[in-house]
Amino acid sequence: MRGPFGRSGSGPPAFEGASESPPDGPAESLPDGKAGRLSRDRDLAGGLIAGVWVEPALFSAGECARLSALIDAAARDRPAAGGDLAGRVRDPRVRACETLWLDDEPATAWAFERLAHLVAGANAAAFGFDLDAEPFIEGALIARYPGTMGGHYDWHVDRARRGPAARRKLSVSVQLSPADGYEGGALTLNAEGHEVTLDRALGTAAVFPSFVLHRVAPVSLGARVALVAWAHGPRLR
Ligand SMILES: O=C(O)CCC(=O)C(=O)O
Ligand SMILES: [Fe+2]
Repeated sequence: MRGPFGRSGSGPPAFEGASESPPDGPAESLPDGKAGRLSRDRDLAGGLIAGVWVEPALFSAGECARLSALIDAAARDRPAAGGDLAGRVRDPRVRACETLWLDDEPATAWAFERLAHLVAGANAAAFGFDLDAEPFIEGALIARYPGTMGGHYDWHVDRARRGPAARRKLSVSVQLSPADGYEGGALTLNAEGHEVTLDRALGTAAVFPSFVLHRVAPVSLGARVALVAWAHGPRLR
């Protein structure tokens, strides 16, 4: 056990085939629209810890590497950091990181399907929110927090008063960096009046209501990469 978010016991892998590489093309769809790679009768392996659903090994090491390579490639191809690659966010006192927006398209559908499976399961088991049928209309965000820019994201909530973020109900964050690939960079959440820090293990995901306060501590060495997405729904129910 490594603190409150540590894994207890060694249960079965979170998902069928989680250690395999994702297919290169679009994931096969089942008639009900769920991902072909996910077994429909398989429960999630995670659980609720201090108001946060913690899912171990949502993605395999290979899948995490494949996702974090996307932001490395974007930085290489577009060093000027415009458009999708925001480079630095406006107020570096609040947030300093590189970002890459992902659309749900054939090349990334496998990741969105995994996120959807997680959100649906965690919501059914723990939150009971009304969610839209189409969960990730904003796409997903890869955030990279390099120690060289003091990468961090200060205390905040993900819901906004206006725009698409006003309909955010559940937030998801997945650890895409190996735990020993950076120093600092802890994702800390306060859902129930005290702070808890997410397990750093590669592929671990947190699902939490988008009104929950959370922050990413400054990275002092290396870089931390996370995949972030939001499931939407009608307000306050
Ligand atoms: O990096 C993370 O794990 C969380 C990022 C975050 O809180 C956000 O983008 O809203
Ligand atoms: Fe956030």
